[in-house]
Amino acid sequence: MTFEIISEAGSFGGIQGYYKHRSAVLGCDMRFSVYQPPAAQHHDVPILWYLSGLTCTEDNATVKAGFQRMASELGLMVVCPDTSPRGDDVPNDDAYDMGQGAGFYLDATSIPWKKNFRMYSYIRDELPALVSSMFAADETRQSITGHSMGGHGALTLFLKNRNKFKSVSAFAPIVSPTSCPWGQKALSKYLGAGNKDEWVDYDACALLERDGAANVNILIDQGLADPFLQDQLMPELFEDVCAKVGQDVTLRRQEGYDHSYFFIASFIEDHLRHHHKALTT
Ligand SMILES: N[C@@H](CCC(=O)N[C@@H](CSC=O)C(=O)NCC(=O)O)C(=O)O
Repeated sequence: MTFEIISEAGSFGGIQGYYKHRSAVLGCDMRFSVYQPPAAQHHDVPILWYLSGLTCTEDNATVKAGFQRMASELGLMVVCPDTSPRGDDVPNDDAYDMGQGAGFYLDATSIPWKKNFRMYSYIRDELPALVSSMFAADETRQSITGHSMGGHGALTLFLKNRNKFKSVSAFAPIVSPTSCPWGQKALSKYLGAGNKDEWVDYDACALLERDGAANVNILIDQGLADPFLQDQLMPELFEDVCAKVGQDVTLRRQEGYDHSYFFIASFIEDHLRHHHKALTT
């Protein structure tokens, strides 16, 4: 496995780096960022995956979430992947919520998307293998978080890979893509409008209902001033399914916070502590 260093900079005693590699799964060059805490100079450290939302790249959370200070203190490696395959040879769409920048963390089955749009397999298999081979990362201790579309990615990847990830959290996640306009558009194009049986495989509420509760506490923060709250995010749907199946969830409704990285930066410390606890006990 080969990769290229784009840049590396000291941060809170560790290293904040940007990297590039050729993805066999996605069929294009991909960029990602990795924060290596100081502890990684001495031993393998646990990994926290951060999945970003619509329109984002690996850069948004890296520069705006403010996770480096606490990741340094707790000894967590934080990896931020891009949100979709990219490039001139990769299909795209003029809309911000489809195509490049909007991979929805699924494996597409429809033409023209299915050749490249395989973010589920990329995040679950290819990128972890690369990161473990490149850095002092403990592959046996991984957790996952994300924002909005990335919160959907974190919840669904966790629920389908309960032995791979020790914990999950999310900021303003899309909890039920089958029930909201962003998700319905993406699922109908990536998986096919007539293939609704496949849609449930990428819907956190449906997965929880189908597979039952996971043996962890799920932490979710949701801003009450979020413009997407009522039409796209609908955390009450997740809360209802959690109650139905007995899933332990901490859903915090935060007064005065919107959908931006100001919201994420305000609560990122709590999420890092949530994952650190699960990764070290
Ligand atoms: N129309 C807007 C919508 C894009 C947006 O709000 N993106 C969010 C994620 S939304 C759900 O996945 C985001 O994280 N934006 C990047 C940022 O740095 O804030 C638009 O096109 O901007």
